[in-house]
Amino acid sequence: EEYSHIQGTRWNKNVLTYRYCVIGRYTRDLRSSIVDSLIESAFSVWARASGLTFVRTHSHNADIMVEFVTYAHGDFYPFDGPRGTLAHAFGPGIGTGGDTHFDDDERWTAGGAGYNLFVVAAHEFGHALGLRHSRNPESLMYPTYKAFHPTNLLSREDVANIKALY
Ligand SMILES: CNC(=O)[C@@H](NC(=O)[C@H](CC(C)C)CN(O)C=O)C(C)(C)C
Ligand SMILES: [Ca+2]
Ligand SMILES: [Zn+2]
Ligand SMILES: [Zn+2]
Repeated sequence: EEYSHIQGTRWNKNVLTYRYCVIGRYTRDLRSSIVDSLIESAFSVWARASGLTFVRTHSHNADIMVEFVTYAHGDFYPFDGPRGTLAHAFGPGIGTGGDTHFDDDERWTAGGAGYNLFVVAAHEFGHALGLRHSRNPESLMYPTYKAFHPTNLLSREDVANIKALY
């Protein structure tokens, strides 16, 4: 399974809205203001490379709904408890398109022990924008979590792929 439940291939607009925590709540691992800044940073990685704009909204029909959930949570891809699958995202499209779910049975961190929320969110938002996995271990879209990345999270391949799409 690609963990990027592809719907459309790309968004046909360049301002995308996102909203947090409609189903689940914030993770208890981090203060909500830290979660906000990590998610913002993950969006800004793609905004810089693509020219897309991401706007947080509280309206009901945000393009990208961001949730921290566990096990079965209303889609066909239940999470699996600690470790294993960390998160998943739906490709561009209406409804669940773009929606991004984090397994809240993981320990989410801003840099300490556990899984780095900024890095995982950036990977997931790549899917939410229409990117598939890469076989290049240098790529952010590599299917296995890596704790350490060079300062610029996106590989040349990631930048080329998002520019080809938008
Ligand atoms: C530590 N566990 C892993 O490395 C697992 N990989 C993931 O959970 C992917 C997310 C990482 C790359 C942030 C799932 N994915 O592709 C979502 O879009 C397994 C490789 C075990 C599946
Ligand atoms: Ca898990
Ligand atoms: Zn889900
Ligand atoms: Zn993935």
